[in-house]
Amino acid sequence: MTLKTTDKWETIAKQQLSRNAFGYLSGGAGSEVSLKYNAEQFNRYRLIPRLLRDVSHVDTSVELLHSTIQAPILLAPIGFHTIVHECGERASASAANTLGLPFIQSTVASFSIEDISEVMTESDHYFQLYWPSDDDVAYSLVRRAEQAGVKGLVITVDTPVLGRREIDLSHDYFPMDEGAGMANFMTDPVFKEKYVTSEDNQATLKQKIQSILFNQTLTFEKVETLISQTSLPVIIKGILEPSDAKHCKDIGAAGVIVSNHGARQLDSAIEPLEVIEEIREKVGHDFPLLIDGGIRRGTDVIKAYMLGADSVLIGRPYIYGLTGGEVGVRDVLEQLIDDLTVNLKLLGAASWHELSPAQIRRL
Ligand SMILES: Cc1cc2nc3c(=O)[nH]c(=O)nc-3n(C[C@H](O)[C@H](O)[C@H](O)COP(=O)(O)O)c2cc1C
Ligand SMILES: O=C(O)C(=O)c1ccccc1
Repeated sequence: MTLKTTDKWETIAKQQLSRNAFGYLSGGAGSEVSLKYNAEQFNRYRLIPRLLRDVSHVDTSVELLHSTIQAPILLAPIGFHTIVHECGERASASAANTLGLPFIQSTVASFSIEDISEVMTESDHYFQLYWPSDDDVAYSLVRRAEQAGVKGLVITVDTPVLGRREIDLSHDYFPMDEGAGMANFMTDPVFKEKYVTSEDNQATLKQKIQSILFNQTLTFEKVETLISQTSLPVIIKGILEPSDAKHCKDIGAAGVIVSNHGARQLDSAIEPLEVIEEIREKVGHDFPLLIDGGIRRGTDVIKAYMLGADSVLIGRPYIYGLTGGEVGVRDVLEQLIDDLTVNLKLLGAASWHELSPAQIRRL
């Protein structure tokens, strides 16, 4: 049986991974109503082609924070890649690097910031920060990201606590139980100094990381202070409300990612595509706005762009591809870029600025 690429890798992942690992990757929070509608939100819109234009050469590239990226697609931060493939983030980052797309490394990656920066020789490497409840550790991670030469920080702010994913609760599963996702802590001089003793074993180390991983006291003021103290541009991830987005801009953020965390945090959180136009209106035209959640095809990228996003992030599609290692991730990305290219041609646009707002309609 031949399957469409997006479904193909999900099917392979479901067959090959443990029930626990696949449940963790695919699951959403609570009722999973947002998970369902993240995928469906794009179907509310239709596209209108404009024809008889020369589309023999399509340029899919865009500028993001003064870098040219080959398509407006970033690999979203996803923790714990080694539960999918032993090469983990190294494989995913390498696929992104080859195709000229940015890779956003999670705080809970299974390889360190320094390891992944070695892989990202051609494309941009971003570091996603879960600001730990210990500021010393937070700032240590930021300093390491600066020294490793990352392009920017992505601070995820929709996770004061982990959402209730009932599938993981029913499996009593947390990926760190498999030893995944600890690398950035185990290589951190401040974490080691403050938390690690010679009596520690895997279980106590995991507990110590988990005890500081999330931070329920994070505020705009604290993020503003960090922005003033780092040389890196800071993108804020997890915003769904226009005034929050404007507040991020006002404190000096370099951009915002409109996201409901792939429907894994607030149960019943609104679909990002529903709010992107309002947010764009609130922050104005020149402020970098990214979006994620449910992006599966080229036309999803196009619709997000036409409604006001500068670029998109993809999460589950590439992590399912990682079941096949670097080759699998590359397959997912190549198919998505091809789908995007073909559909831009069919819309009559040889580049992004040739798309007209009149070419999208909400039904
Ligand atoms: C398995 C998994 C792990 C994730 N881990 C993180 C993470 O460590 N940090 C973060 O900011 N977002 C994390 N996310 C959210 C993604 O960055 C992204 O917002 C989401 O996956 C986009 O939706 P999509 O999967 O429908 O493309 C995770 C998502 C998944 C599916
Ligand atoms: O699974 C997630 O969505 C996620 O972001 C996360 C991060 C750290 C620990 C557990 C889950």
